[in-house]
Amino acid sequence: MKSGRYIGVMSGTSLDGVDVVLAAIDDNMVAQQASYCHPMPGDLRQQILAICQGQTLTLSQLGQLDTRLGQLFAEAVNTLMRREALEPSDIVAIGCHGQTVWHEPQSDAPNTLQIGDNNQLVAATGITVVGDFRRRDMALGGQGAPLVPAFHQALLMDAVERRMVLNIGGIANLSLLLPGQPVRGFDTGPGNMLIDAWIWRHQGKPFDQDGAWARSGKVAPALLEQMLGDPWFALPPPKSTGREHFNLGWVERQLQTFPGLAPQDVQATLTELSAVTIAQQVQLNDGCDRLLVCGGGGRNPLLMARLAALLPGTEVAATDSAGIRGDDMEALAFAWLACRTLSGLPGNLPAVTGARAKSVLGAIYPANPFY
Ligand SMILES: Nc1ncnc2c1ncn2[C@@H]1O[C@H](COP(=O)(O)OP(=O)(O)OP(=O)(O)O)[C@@H](O)[C@H]1O
Ligand SMILES: CC(=O)N[C@H]1[C@@H]2OC[C@@H](O2)[C@@H](O)[C@@H]1O[C@H](C)C(=O)O
Repeated sequence: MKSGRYIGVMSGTSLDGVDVVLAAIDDNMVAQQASYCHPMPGDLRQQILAICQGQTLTLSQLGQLDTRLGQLFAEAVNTLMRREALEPSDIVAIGCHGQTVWHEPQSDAPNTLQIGDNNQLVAATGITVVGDFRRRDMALGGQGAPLVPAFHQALLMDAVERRMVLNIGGIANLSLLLPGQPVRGFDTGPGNMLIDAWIWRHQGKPFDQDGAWARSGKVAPALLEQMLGDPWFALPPPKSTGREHFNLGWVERQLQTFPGLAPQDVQATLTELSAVTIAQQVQLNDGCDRLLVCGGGGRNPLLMARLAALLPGTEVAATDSAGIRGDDMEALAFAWLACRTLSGLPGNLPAVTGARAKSVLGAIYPANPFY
């Protein structure tokens, strides 16, 4: 491995902020040294939300959004650099995931698009950037996602204990770290995305703090049953999804046959949907001893309580208990993936994404030696 200090940058599907993490990486360890979450300006968030759900935009608008996001990622990195009194020469590279604005792995011409111009990031930081991690895997017939299972394997695999790692972000994804078996992983469906969208629509709040609004309602069993009937849930892995499929329009279509349902009951049902679809996948894969949870959904006590109740006998714990701060997990994974790329090592797991081969991932934007 090309060891040294790396920065990982992740702007996820929840659009709540840009996570930046500093880590020391070598063959044997990934040590988190600092992290920072840079706010996502409201107008950018709204624009991204709109295009993720299919709103058309001109090439000029797309180009401007690409530039603005690249600049935002640079501000986020430079804030961390200042706080930690770092020089560009202290950092080997930045691994930047970019902002997913479209993800269509099942189509005649499968595609996935992460934007935020990496040239902006190199120019403003003076540090080499590795980006565009997903499309090589897709070009090899894979889903291009999820990519974190390889990182989970490197850090959290145990020789004896059956572990699964669950990220509850906008979309939830599960990594199966089962002794003696190849690592597998896939998206389970909505994590916080629909919960966030529904409370935004009704109360103008970005998320349901501590699941309080959902708690004030009752799960509607018939609605839950109908939602669980979405054919995406029954697809076998490899599978991944995003806002193109699970969005407010999806919820509204589900509600057409349930007019008059109280909004808090819908919220309770959406929370239950996330818990049930995750738990079903854990059970379908013969369960685990420990379910290690990361991502913002881990801070929703209702969601966590429902998961624990649906998975009796499984210890449900935060990844923090295994030494990795859950909020940093994804940014850390992209710092590690940048290190893999610069070391000429593969970053994808074909057993996870369905790609026909392992591959070095991403594109390298070298730092400019002339300034
Ligand atoms: N106290 C809390 N109560 C309820 N929900 C919370 C709380 N704190 C965070 N969340 C949820 O976590 C979300 C942010 O999660 P996270 O940062 O993991 O998403 P992400 O990284 O954008 O997603 P993805 O993994 O899909 O890319 C918020 O939008 C919210 O739904
Ligand atoms: C296309 C895309 O951006 N997918 C994200 C999203 O957020 C969670 C889930 O859906 C996962 O598939 C993926 O992110 C993580 C970091 C991954 O690739 O493992």
